Amino acid sequence: MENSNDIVIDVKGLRKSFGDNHVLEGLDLELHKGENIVVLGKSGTGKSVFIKCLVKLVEPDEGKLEVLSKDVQHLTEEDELNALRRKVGFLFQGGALYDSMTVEENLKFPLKRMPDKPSYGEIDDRVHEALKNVGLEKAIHKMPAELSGGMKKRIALARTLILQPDIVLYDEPTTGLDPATSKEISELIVEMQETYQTSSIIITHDMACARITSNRMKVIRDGVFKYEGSYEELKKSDDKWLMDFFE
Ligand SMILES: Nc1ncnc2c1ncn2[C@@H]1O[C@H](COP(=O)(O)OP(=O)(O)OP(=O)(O)O)[C@@H](O)[C@H]1O
Repeated sequence: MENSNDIVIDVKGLRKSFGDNHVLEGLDLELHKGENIVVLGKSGTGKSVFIKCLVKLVEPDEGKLEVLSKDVQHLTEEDELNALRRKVGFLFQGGALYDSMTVEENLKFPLKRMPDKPSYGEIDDRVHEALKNVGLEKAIHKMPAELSGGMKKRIALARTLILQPDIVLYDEPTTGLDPATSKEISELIVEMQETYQTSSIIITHDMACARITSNRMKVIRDGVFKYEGSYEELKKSDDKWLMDFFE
């Protein structure tokens, strides 16, 4: 995994302030192909801002930002940016589905918007395959309101993966779920990483999710990644500030 040709996200010295609020003060991160990195940090420390910079939903002030070998900050053409965004799936907090659409329509929606729109037959096949992968084939005709929180997350995950992204960015994928369902979703994230061969950055406060999903963890403190290591390595730390997360 430690091969520089395998780097799918390369961030160096990333800075972002909002007025006097200096949120990111020099973040460095290398994500390798097939790797899952969990980003941990207290509330309001810039985790969401960081992953939004990766797809230019937030404009960084400074730093190197390469995603799939593209220099994100200098992608000026709308087409190029859209092409990159199709390769980088984003599962937002809440993973909102369109309430007025069935599960099937929710899954077809991103496929129909692709520039090389697949044929109707292919769209149907991909929807069925995605639902099978998340274990919810029977929910195809249901409305989001008829689904439990865990089922909604599964469908939102299927909708992200249906475009076969190279990278998936997860913002709090288990928020609002009970511990058993959180564990299920965390395990599904790992399974999907294997099935779809994705690389991921996962923001979470849920330490069970971090333990299950991470190959490596990075912890934001004072605008930089201050700690890095596997879940087990960080858990052994005797740094009081870090220990709080594991209690
Ligand atoms: N568009 C914006 N304009 C101004 N300030 C912003 C904007 N987006 C984020 N911020 C500020 O940046 C800081 C970091 O926010 P961010 O949402 O990244 O935190 P976070 O670490 O993801 O927090 P949480 O764990 O609570 O979701 C906060 O102080 C927030 O108020």
